[in-house]
Amino acid sequence: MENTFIPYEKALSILEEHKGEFPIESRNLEDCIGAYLAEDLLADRDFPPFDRVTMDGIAIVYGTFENGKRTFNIESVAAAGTPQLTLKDTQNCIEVMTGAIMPNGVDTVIRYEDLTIENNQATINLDSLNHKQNVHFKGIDIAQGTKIVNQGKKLSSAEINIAAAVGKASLLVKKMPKVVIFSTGDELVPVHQTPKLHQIRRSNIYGIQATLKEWGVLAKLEHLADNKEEMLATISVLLKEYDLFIFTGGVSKGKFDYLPDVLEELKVKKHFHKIQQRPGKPFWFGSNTEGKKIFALPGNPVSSFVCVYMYLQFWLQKSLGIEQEVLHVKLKNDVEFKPDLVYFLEATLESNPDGTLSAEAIKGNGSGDFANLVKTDGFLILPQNKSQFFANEVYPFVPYRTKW
Ligand SMILES: Nc1nc2c(c(=O)[nH]1)N[C@H]1C(S)=C(S)[C@@H](COP(=O)(O)OP(=O)(O)OC[C@H]3O[C@@H](n4cnc5c(N)ncnc54)[C@H](O)[C@@H]3O)O[C@H]1N2
Ligand code: MOO
Ligand SMILES: [Mg+2]
Repeated sequence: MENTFIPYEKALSILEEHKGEFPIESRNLEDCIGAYLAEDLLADRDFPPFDRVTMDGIAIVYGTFENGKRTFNIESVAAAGTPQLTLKDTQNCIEVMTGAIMPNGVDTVIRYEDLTIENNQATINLDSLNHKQNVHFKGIDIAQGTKIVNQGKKLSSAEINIAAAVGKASLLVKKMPKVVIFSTGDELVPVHQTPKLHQIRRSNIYGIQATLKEWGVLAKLEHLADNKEEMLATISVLLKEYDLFIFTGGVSKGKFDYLPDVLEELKVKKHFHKIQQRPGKPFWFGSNTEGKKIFALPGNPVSSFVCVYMYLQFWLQKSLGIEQEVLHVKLKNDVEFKPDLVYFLEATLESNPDGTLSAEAIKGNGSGDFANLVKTDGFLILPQNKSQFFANEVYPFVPYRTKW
């Protein structure tokens, strides 16, 4: 299929058509933060599992206080982590500690701050009490057997907490693909090296690797010179080892932009090459019959960065069965963009006192100006069918940093 120069929405639908299938693995709970849950989490017992004392103090029968009793003999002490006690005489009290199981026969807890304790007697210094106060009742939060977390959820510390509480020392999670990120180009030198005048450091791949790490995907870095034979040899070996391939550079019209040809020679089927967008127009995407997916991103640093957030992120979300939640923000400044392309424009994200979010577009010096990314927080998606964008209009925004 020759679907050259396709619109943004078409690129997304092709990516969705070729979404990945991620297997399931078991992982120690300590290593699950950020992973995608592949099982439902059920309450193995009531939450809380027993009537739990929530204040250190004494527990009494409320009716005795209502009948005018203020001073109680202390019968026993209920500590957290000890089996349930029973009040023997309804005119007495039991000292109770936070986290202890409420003793049998009592119903109301009064904290130490509201008591005077002398000679093994507690006197309540209050005129009124609430019946059953300071008790967290069995099952009030969640009943045994309830589904607490649905599979598919990205695990935050809240879910890790719950998993631990229901006795899961390990969890079934989605195994993320094995990824390799290639820089391509004879001008690129390793980060530790001092470049000659005509050289630059291979920075793109570090940014992409870091982004993937934030998304729970580990990636290895490789470099390819602008040499067709070498590219063919290296990629054909690594095609056996990795699931997802990300290339930066070598996909445009230059004499040494061999990558599209190399990939097709290696039987990777092209699904699209070039999108009606700026930046990132020459983005190439394909896959082979073994299900290996190839994202060949344009080399310009802002272009590859944009494609990672606009397309690779989308593809990962679809592969994980997650619906993308799109942030909408108010444009802060007027923008003009005449080409008939979707425009991914760098912008800062700000919160307003009225509870809305705004984005100030900060146009850099083109897709080579990756220093501009340090000044901004994400990309506005300015649609293709317009050329004037006015302050206070609302547009989608894709953040690349967590601001707050
Ligand atoms: N005749 C045309 N020329 C170009 C077109 C076009 O349509 N017709 N498109 C331009 C656009 S848009 C882009 S984007 C670039 C994409 O080019 P390539 O994907 O072939 O990338 P390269 O040529 O290899 O490199 C472009 C640029 O980016 C720098 N680069 C590459 N990799 C890295 C890296 N890992 N770290 C930092 N910088 C990197 C590279 O040195 C180049 O300066 O093509 C335009 N040309
Ligand atoms: O897509 Mo290129 O990224 O416009 O420079
Ligand atoms: Mg090129």
